[in-house]
Formats: sequence, structure tokens, C-alpha cells
Amino acid sequence: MKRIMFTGGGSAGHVTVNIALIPRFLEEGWSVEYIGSHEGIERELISAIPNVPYYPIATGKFRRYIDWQNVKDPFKVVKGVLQAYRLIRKRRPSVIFSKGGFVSVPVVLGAWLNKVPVIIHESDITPGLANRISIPFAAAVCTTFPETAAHLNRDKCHHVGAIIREDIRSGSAAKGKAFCGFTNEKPVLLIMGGSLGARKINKTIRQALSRLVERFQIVHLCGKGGVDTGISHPDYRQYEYINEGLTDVLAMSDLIVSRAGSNSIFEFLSLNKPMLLIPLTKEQSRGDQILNARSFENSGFCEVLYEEQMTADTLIDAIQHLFHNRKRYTAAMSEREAADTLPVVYELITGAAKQWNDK
Ligand SMILES: CC(=O)N[C@H]1[C@@H](OP(=O)(O)OP(=O)(O)OC[C@H]2O[C@@H](n3ccc(=O)[nH]c3=O)[C@H](O)[C@@H]2O)O[C@H](CO)[C@@H](O)[C@@H]1O
Repeated sequence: MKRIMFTGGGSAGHVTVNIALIPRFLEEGWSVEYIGSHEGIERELISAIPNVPYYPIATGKFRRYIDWQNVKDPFKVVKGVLQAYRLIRKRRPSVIFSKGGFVSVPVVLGAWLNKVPVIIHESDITPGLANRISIPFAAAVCTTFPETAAHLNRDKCHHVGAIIREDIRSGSAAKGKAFCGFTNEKPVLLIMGGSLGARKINKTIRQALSRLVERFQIVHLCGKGGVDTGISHPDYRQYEYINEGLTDVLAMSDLIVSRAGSNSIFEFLSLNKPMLLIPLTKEQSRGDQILNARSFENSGFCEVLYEEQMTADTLIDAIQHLFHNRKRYTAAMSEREAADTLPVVYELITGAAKQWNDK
């Protein structure tokens, strides 16, 4: 039986691309397995998919800052490489698909030592650290943005576009309203702080809440530990994270305020949802979300509010401005030609697997 192993984790953004691809491989009769970390979000998300065994391995973080964990983590990475090497030797996949995140580095090295081809996917304009380390060991790199080729070995690069789960358009606004218990006709504003939440956005939304609920019903995805149980209002719903049911919540939303994580913004784009993006700052990240947000802004798909300028007042102004101009954004988004990415990526991966098997 043809076997593919997926890897990637740490944040939902590093798993959702895999979740979009896995059904295609299962439908085509492949055996699909996943290598992730012991404690990352990927464990929970992948365990919910039937027929996909999950193998946890040790993993360490590659930090840009000083932390006592920096002493321990290289040992964890070495342990992870050994575990991944043994696992891949035993399971003998014909290809590995890596979405990135720290757990993917030991897997890519384990695959390379076993001479199993690796296909990488990069969601952002500039590659993340885990992918930068992994790319020399990979057969090919799929990119979401065409600009990414400028940062990589062009021979390995394939611009495929965003890989989005196929069910993203299947949501029902009525089910979303029932899920949230919304009963009136006010427009729905979705606040999404990225899969890991966003403390500053959460705080500012709550400062602006009494004014925002006058005009909107609000769904707030706050991230782990972000729910404030002291706030209760019939037009305000808070959740740490929604897995099942997110498509319905997206279908019901009229406007979205979000971080500029690549997967989320391409999902909003595919649904033509007017969006206000608040990218992570350069201090909080490598600046990838700023580039994502600018690219969308230049295409006329979104408005951007930089965190440094965000107060309750500027946030309310920006949301109102977006609401007034929502039709312009929806029109710009619906005019673009959306690529059918999944079949292209499927061909690329199966092509690499075939070449390896034919050797
Ligand atoms: C802090 C950090 O490192 N962020 C990075 C991380 O983003 P992060 O994982 O936060 O965000 P993304 O937007 O890329 O992906 C989030 C995914 O989670 C889903 N979702 C989110 C909330 C929820 O309640 N339910 C749910 O299903 C979204 O629909 C989306 O598919 O990876 C992205 C892609 O490499 C990068 O662009 C981000 O810069």
C-alpha cells in the first residue's frame, strides 16, 4: 500500500494545510500517518481524524532569545531525530509532507537519513526557521506566495497558492447563529486572534465592547486561557478555539478582525469576507504577518491596523470604516481568479513518491 507521512505542528497554522490534504490521500487509497509532538495542538487536531495513526516524538524549540530551555532543547532535537529515523525506517513511507513548525525538523532529517523524499509547504512570504533549516534536505518546496521564491533555492520552488480545506465553503450561517445562540439581526463580527490567541487584541476588544455590541453581535476566538468569564452579554460569545463548527461561524460572519496568519487570511479570502488585519509585530515574530497583511492590502482585499496604533478608539474606527466599505472589499475579492491548489499539490507529492519507488 502507498504510504505518506505528514508532519507539522506547534500552532494550528502548521496543521491546517495537512488537514486539507489528508482526505485526498485517504480517498485515493493511501495509508496516511502523522508524526507530531507530544503536547502540540496537532495531537488533538489529528487524533480527531479517523484512520490516521499519530506518532509523537521529542522536539525542541529553536529560540531567537536567551532561555534556560536552550540548553536542554538541542538534546531533545537529537532524540527526536533518532526517533523519527527509526520510525520512518520501520514504516517505510514513500514520501513525507512537512508543513513546518519545530517538530518537523527532526522528521525531515530522519527522512533524509532514510533517503525518503520530503515535500515542504511554506505558508508565509518569508520561510519560517523550521522550514529554512529543512529546505536543503527537501525534494521540493510548495509556496503560497509567488514572492517566496526570492528567499529560496528557485529550482526547488513551486508556487502552488494557498492550500485550504475543501469544506471551508460548506458552512451554514443558520447553524453558526444556533451555535452561538444569536437571535437578532445585527451584523456579526468575528474576532480571531490566531490559533494561539492574541492578548493585546483580546484586551482592546474588551475595552471597546460596550460600544461594539451596540452595532454588532460578536464572536471572539480568544486562544487558550483567553476567555474572560467575568464578561457576559447576549451579543458577545467567547471561545478559546472552535474546531468543528468554525465553517458555520465563518459563514455567519459579516466582518472579521484577525491576526494575519496565512491560513486564516486565505480562508477569509476564499469566502470573500471583509477583513481588518492586525499583524503580529516584528518583536513578537519575524515580521511574516506584516508582509502577509501588506500583500493583501496591496491587492485591495483588507484593511490593516498596526498593533502600535491600536487603542479602543482606533479599533472601533477601523471596524466602522471596514463596515461602511465592506461591499468594495467583497467585490475586489470576488473578482480574483482562485487557483485549484489541491490537485496540483497532490500531483507534486505523488510524483515525488513515484520517482522514489521507481528508483
Ligand atoms: C504566532 C505564529 O507563529 N503565527 C503563525 C502561525 O499562525 P497561526 O497558526 O496562528 O494562524 P493561521 O492563520 O496560519 O492558521 C490558523 C488556523 O487555525 C484555524 N482556527 C483558528 C482559530 C479557531 O478557533 N479555530 C480554527 O480552526 C483557522 O481557520 C486556520 O486554519 O502560522 C502561520 C502559517 O504558517 C503564520 O502565518 C503565523 O504567523
